[in-house]
Amino acid sequence: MVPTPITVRVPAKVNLHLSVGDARPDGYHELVTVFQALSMTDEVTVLAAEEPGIDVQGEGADSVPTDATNLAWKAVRLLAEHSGRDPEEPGVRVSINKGIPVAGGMAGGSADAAATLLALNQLWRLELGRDELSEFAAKLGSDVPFSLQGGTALGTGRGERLVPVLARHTFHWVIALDKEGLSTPAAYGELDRLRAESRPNRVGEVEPLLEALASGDPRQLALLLGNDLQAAAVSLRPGLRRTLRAGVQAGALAGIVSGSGPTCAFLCTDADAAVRVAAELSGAGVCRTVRVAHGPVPGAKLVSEEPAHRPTPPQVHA
Ligand SMILES: C[C@](O)(CO)[C@H](O)COP(=O)(O)OP(=O)(O)OC[C@H]1O[C@@H](n2ccc(N)nc2=O)[C@H](O)[C@@H]1O
Ligand SMILES: Nc1ncnc2c1ncn2[C@@H]1O[C@H](COP(=O)(O)OP(=O)(O)OP(=O)(O)O)[C@@H](O)[C@H]1O
Repeated sequence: MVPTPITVRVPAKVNLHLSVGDARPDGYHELVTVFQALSMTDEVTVLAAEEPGIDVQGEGADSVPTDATNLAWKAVRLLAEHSGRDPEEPGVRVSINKGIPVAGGMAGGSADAAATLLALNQLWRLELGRDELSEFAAKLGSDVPFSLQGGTALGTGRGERLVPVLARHTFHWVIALDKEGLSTPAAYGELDRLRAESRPNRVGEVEPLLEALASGDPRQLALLLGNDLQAAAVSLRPGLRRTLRAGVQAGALAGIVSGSGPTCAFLCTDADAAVRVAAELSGAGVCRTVRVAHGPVPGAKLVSEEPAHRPTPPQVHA
């Protein structure tokens, strides 16, 4: 009997705090970061197929590779090798439906890799536990373990060592997507360059932000959002300064570049405020599209495990 296709839904992330240490000998930077999973998602379906391959639909699909460089395909090969299958002929197709901006600093590719690991674990009945899946995830990229785990988490090392964080509230965000993506290595490289020539401000300790998360007060959290890569993203894409200003002028509590950018995330007081900020920001003409999102949400999840009815989040297009 042919196994039924398996679909996994997987969230985007924003870094509420991203403290970047110096470059390590292996080229990575030591991080202290707080991730939050947001209600912007990709859906990944794996099915047994004679002709292996990958196809991508949805927003920004044209700029996503459909060859072996796709991070989801790297996940297929990794689990094929692990389970004694031929990584060149794994006998699966992967279909990705993108809702997470491509190259936006929201871990879109990482999300697809995490979703593929979870889906193949089910399709191939590998019975890998969450910890084992997380080890495979870390081999694929620094953000992949968090895409599996979701929620709110403190990340250290390259960002792959995770501890869940108590977040006593749903936070409401407005997400401003830029016209073009930014490369993650380029953002880290630009930060190294800026640090070699001057002393850009560094975000402080993470503890106050963890306390704000536990309190659940968005106003307190807004004061503590910080991202060391923001200076690098703004240096590579100076227009982001305008976007960040426009979000706060539109009524957000605070704005931040998400991860390596160029997406900007604005924290709002509540869901209604987020819709108002989104409408105003979309009229300001500073970004391609504006979306409303909330977090934390769960990590990668089999769609069959989810409740049947999910309300559609409001969307505002610039
Ligand atoms: C910017 C963040 O999204 C914040 O969560 C991540 O640090 C990036 O995570 P990612 O896209 O999964 O990154 P990886 O695929 O592991 O690494 C891509 C490249 O980013 C840089 N990189 C990434 C993580 C890290 N701690 N230090 C780095 O310098 C390296 O140049 C690396 O070659
Ligand atoms: N499944 C995928 N989805 C999106 N991009 C992918 C995927 N696989 C490979 N890529 C490539 O990776 C590049 C970065 O895309 P991605 O959306 O993961 O960036 P990002 O969100 O900035 O990543 P991160 O926040 O983890 O640093 C893209 O330009 C694309 O060429």
